[in-house]
Amino acid sequence: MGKKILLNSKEIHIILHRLACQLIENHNNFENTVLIGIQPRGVYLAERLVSILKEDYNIPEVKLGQLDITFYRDDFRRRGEPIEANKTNINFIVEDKNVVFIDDVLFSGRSIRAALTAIQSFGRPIDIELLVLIDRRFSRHLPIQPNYRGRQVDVINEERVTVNWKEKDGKDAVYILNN
Ligand SMILES: O=P(O)(O)OC[C@H]1O[C@H](OP(=O)(O)OP(=O)(O)O)[C@H](O)[C@@H]1O
Ligand SMILES: O=c1cc[nH]c(=O)[nH]1
Repeated sequence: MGKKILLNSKEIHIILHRLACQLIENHNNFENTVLIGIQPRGVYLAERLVSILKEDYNIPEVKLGQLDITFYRDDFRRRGEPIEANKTNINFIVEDKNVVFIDDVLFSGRSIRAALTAIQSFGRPIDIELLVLIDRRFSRHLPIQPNYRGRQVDVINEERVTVNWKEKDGKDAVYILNN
């Protein structure tokens, strides 16, 4: 398997700070905003952003939830492997809130479509935005686009972009994997 590095930890650090600033530009003190990390790997990105907002920009109270989309996917019955669900943890209402979905990679858009369905159980937000670290260009199956993107990349269909986080994988890095 071929493995190429797309972003190293320094580049990720810079991008995360830029994304945090873009969120502040639109959401000020986050009084009416909630961030929702999409399980499993969007959660790491969401937690990183919250900690940057808190430690570097003095915004202590950012509401953060975690949304599992497993049973809302339109293809979950077709996947060969056993289904393993993650935890949804949203202990606030999203009614009349500005919601920001956060995920590591945007590819077909099907995960975000599932998230749009899943969040309906928690109320009716004013609006929903999408923040992703990696936006795979020309790969969408659905009319879904990010409001905030870390890096846009062109990779061929046979390749896969993988985001590694230091808390889980030992170091921050984004790779392109080729079978
Ligand atoms: O836009 P999409 O095509 O939905 O792909 C994006 C999703 O893929 C990855 O998750 P995961 O590996 O769990 O999903 P996958 O098996 O669909 O790649 C990634 O963390 C995103 O959530
Ligand atoms: O390249 C891709 C496509 C979907 N999901 C990922 O995590 N990476």
